[in-house]
Amino acid sequence: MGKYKIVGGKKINGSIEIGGAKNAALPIIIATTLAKGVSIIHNCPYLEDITILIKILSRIGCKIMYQDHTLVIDTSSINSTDLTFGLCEKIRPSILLIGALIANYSAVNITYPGGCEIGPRPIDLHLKGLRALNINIKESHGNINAIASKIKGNEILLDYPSVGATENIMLAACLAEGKTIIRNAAKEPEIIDLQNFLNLMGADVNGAGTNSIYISGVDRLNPAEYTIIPDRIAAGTYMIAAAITGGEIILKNVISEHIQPIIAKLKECGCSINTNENIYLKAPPRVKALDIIRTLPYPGFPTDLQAPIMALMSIAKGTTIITETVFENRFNHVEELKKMGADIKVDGRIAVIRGVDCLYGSSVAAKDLRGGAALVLAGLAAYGDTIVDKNEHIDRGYECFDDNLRSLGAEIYKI
Ligand SMILES: CC(=O)N[C@H]1[C@@H](OP(=O)(O)OP(=O)(O)OC[C@H]2O[C@@H](n3ccc(=O)[nH]c3=O)[C@H](O)[C@@H]2O)O[C@H](CO)[C@@H](O)[C@@H]1O
Ligand SMILES: C=C(OP(=O)(O)O)C(=O)O
Repeated sequence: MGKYKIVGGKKINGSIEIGGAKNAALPIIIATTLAKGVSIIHNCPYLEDITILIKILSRIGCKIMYQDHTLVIDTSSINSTDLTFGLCEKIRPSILLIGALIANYSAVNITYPGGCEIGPRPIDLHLKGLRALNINIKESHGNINAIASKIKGNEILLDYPSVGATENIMLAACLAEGKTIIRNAAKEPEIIDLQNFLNLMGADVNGAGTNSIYISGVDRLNPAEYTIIPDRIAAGTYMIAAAITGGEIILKNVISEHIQPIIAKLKECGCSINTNENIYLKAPPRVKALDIIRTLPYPGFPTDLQAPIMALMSIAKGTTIITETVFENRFNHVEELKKMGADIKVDGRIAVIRGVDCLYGSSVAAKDLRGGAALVLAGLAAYGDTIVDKNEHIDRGYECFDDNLRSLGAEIYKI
């Protein structure tokens, strides 16, 4: 637990290499448990959520080495699928362990998942999908008990393109009898990364990145070696850091297609952006307001960048309306931004941001991961010093956030 202190007013200027995506790495590490043996995962970011997942997997018997962003995991000695020891509630993707373990071990006992507090975050779509695959699931006393003697493929229509539910069904269906089709599937790049890894293991999965995913069950999967995609949300956050300080940035190791929604919005508010092998962004001294931003499933504007773009819009010229359509309660950062001088009104899922001439350094607290990052970004642009308390939220999703920002010219310290 700690705080970030930011001395505002320094322009972001320089280049940065983007690391592996948290939201791709976590499901892929979990997917290694579908096979017995040693899998090797490169470009794994050093993040608190990964550390917790390593502890969970170690508790059920996996042997794991994690060095130089490469995770070597031996799943051949898994000796338990009782996951009720009090760690699964700390991270969101722990719930995917049902889909990953059920085929080989027939029973999984697990607590509800955790993750950012950004609304109720039910798991009904996960459970409905898994039940459709002939998995018997009972919920009692805060635990979920899944039992299956034979997983059977099925056609599943998701009521909403949930990222986690799509991943859970993909994992469970790989070793099912017969074919599974997931309709209205999530299309996020992390889903494609999971498909690519599963297919390297010997699975037969097609269609990820579109709204229908087709999985033909196979008898067994093998360990595999894989490199995680770059983190599109971290990339977007650093671009906004440059935009909010009127700076310039070069992003290396990014897949520009994955960040088109943020590139489009940053261009719209006045930044010049070139996308070649790297991405180059130059910001104007003050950006223009964006009129309307609606968060949407991919390829819409990502909800994970809603808080960071709100920090930017809080000092833009003009008024922006942001509608958060994905999560029910993802405006925890608003009251903190207001302490820094932002003019924001919220009505339900809509926030109206009237750009002010400047923000002022204040003492604020991160309530969740991206909201916390947004406060750091606001602090970079503010007059005076900002203290962002509860930096552990931020460190769940940004590797070496302070070191990276300092290397780009910011004055930020962990205290
Ligand atoms: C670890 C990880 O990858 N986290 C990401 C993942 O979270 P996560 O997988 O939890 O997000 P989902 O896509 O599942 O959630 C989207 C919406 O669907 C609702 N829902 C979801 C499942 C369900 O069973 N029932 C239900 O109602 C949620 O409450 C939310 O309102 O995708 C989100 C949406 O892009 C991102 O913000 C998170 O960073
Ligand atoms: C909401 C996020 O993560 P999680 O789903 O792990 O809480 C996020 O990465 O912004």
